[in-house]
Amino acid sequence: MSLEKDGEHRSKRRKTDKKESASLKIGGKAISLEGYLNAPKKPAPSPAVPTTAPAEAVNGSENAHGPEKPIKSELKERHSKRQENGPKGPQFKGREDEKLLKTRRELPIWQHRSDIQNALSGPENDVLVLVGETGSGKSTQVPQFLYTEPWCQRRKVQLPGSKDEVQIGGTIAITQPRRVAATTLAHRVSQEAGTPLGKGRKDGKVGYSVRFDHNVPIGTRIKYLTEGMLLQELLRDPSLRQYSAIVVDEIHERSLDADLLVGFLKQILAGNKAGRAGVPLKVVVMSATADVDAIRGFFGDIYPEDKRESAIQVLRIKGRQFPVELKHERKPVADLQDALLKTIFKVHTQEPLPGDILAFLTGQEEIEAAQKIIEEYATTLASNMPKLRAFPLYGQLSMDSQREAFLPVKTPFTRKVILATNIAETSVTVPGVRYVIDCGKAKVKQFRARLGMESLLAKPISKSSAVQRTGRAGREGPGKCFRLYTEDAFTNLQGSDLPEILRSDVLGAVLTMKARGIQDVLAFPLMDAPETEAIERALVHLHFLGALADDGSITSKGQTMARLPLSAPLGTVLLAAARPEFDCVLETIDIISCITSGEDIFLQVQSEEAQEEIEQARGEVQRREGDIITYLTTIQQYTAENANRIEWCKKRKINIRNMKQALNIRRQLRGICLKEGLLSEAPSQDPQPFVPLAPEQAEMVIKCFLKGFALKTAMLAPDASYVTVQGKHVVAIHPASVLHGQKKEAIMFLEHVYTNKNYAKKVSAIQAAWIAEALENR
Ligand SMILES: Nc1ncnc2c1ncn2[C@@H]1O[C@H](COP(=O)(O)OP(=O)(O)OP(=O)(O)O)[C@@H](O)[C@H]1O
Repeated sequence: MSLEKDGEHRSKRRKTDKKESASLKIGGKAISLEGYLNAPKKPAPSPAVPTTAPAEAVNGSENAHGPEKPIKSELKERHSKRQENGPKGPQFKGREDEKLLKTRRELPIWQHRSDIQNALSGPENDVLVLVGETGSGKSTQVPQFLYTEPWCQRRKVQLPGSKDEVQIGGTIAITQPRRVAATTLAHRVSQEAGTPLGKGRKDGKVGYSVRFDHNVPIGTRIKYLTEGMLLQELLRDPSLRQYSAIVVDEIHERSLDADLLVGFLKQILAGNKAGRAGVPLKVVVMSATADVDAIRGFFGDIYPEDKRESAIQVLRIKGRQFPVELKHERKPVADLQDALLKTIFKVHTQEPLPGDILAFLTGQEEIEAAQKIIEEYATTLASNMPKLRAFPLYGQLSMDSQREAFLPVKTPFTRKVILATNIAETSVTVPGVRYVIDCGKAKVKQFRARLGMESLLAKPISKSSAVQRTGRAGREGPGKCFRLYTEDAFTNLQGSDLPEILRSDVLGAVLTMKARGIQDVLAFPLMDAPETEAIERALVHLHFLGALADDGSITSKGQTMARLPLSAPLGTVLLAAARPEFDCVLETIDIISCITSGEDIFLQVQSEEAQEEIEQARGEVQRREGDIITYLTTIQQYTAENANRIEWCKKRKINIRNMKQALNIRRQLRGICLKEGLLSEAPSQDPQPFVPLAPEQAEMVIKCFLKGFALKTAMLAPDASYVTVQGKHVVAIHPASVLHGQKKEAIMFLEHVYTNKNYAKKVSAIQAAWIAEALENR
């Protein structure tokens, strides 16, 4: 088979790395790629409506607002609304509103309000690339400038051939690479817009939607979401009908989801907008450190040359609100962690209050170690010195714990130090922060497609990241940024990071494309295309999981998997669990809830003594079958516990926040399974009595997980090491696993990561025969 023939629009670059024939050997099976790469193209779905359908603004609809009112009259209106609500609070609230409006007006972007509005006002203006310094006000202000524009009002249009009227537009989506940015921005902007989120209110102008957490009040005009959530919405609504504009924020991060998203947006812009009854969709792409030429080039080829300039507008906004003084090291530092702690203590003893510290470290381990030392140091401070409190902030932390880092400390005369990974690098404002300390490194995930393994190693950050980190200071007042590297080292940093799509597993990305009707995934418009081999492997893997048919088209199972907020292998497991031979949907949901709730629910202890003590306390939840049955037992015992769940967790050193989050996820997954027909009836309410899982049931649950993870297995070799079935690599069972140090005939693992060693995590004991069984009866 010649791969050259695949796709009519294949780029020249891709053509150069084609092979003459392709078949891959996985788990002893050779799978031909013939079907995948020459997938017969389905005829394009016929347009639902003609492109010329009239699209009028609906007068008096709840979302049709007139042009923005002058500030004074807006304030007056808010005051009088509050007066109606009773005597308590309005005065104070009024002052708060005034303060917020004053802050908004002082932002550099405020002066460019009409430039931004004008750049998108014409029918031919499709795309705005907005580059503005960190803290200039892009994420918070741009959607507020735009939602009152005439083109941004909701319209009612009648679809031809149907009596139904559909609503198009009215809302602006603004995407963020991370949940913490989406939720904190939504809270801030909802306050600025005068309709603060929470406090039981049902209506409001601003909302957010992130995985397993949504708050979208009635009448929402501005919706902050993660890129992944908007991709999910694209599955249900390929034309993004509820939106008038999509703002892709922090494009410089080039996350995999953002790259997919701009690809889909490009397709919508290039298409005939039939699904939107001809109503245009505007796209704004923003960052402080964006590569304007690359973005312009990416969208540019869908317009004739003479229209390109008006179709794609570029605005650069100079200036930041407050200055940030930069301080570099004179010489390279020998011990980063040590230098970081010394700088924290120096800032604390030398810089005045108020002024919190945001320190960037490489990962969870480093953060936990630093937190301990800071807590010890804090106890030694003289009584006339301000107190010091440390808060961690990393991706695996539960949402509640993440939020804590953003709240003011309750104790007076206290400085807060937030110990963060690069999740706090872009978009976020941590209130109170004046000082940033940047260690200059970050742990980067890199997927080795050939090894089927992810590595997670600390590497120097890019210039773009360094600029973003610096930009976390100077947001509420003048700030300082201490870089723990020399000025020369900064000059030598790479300009930007490698886009995620070029360094990660594209399995989920390929499933998203297929589910969205992209037959020829190699021809999908991407700013940077991954290697053909990485896509081929993803196609083979998806075929193996049953998400793709032999001809490469998506199966109904694949469609369901794409709708689930889970990775493709976990989605496969959940679908298998509903089959009569397994019949373990509730157990599977329980396990998935535990493993997706954030960091490990079992807290790690350092000393051997504490380890022994804990093992005794945890004895009743630990199972010899391995980690997933241990998770299941833990959540089942936790929900059966009716007296004091906090105490129950404390005794076993189990992370109570993550357990709460696990129950939240469990509730949502149960709801999704009911909707998808994977559960026939709603499960009984908690608490349910705890009944230990019989060994044969445990075996069934593990076999069910093998349906998604048969390729993540390893056999015990004669030299007592474990060798993976796919790729034949030696792996060690991670020390956090209940099976650490044990010899089993074979193991299945849900994660495979290279840090200082090649580790299998979330491990279960299996029999070799089960692997063959799972591979054969798919
Ligand atoms: N949660 C918050 N609490 C207090 N002030 C905030 C908050 N969020 C934003 N601000 C204020 O609004 C300013 C503008 O923030 P915004 O996120 O809009 O800037 P930005 O240009 O998008 O920055 P970046 O490129 O760093 O994301 C901040 O500098 C800060 O003064």
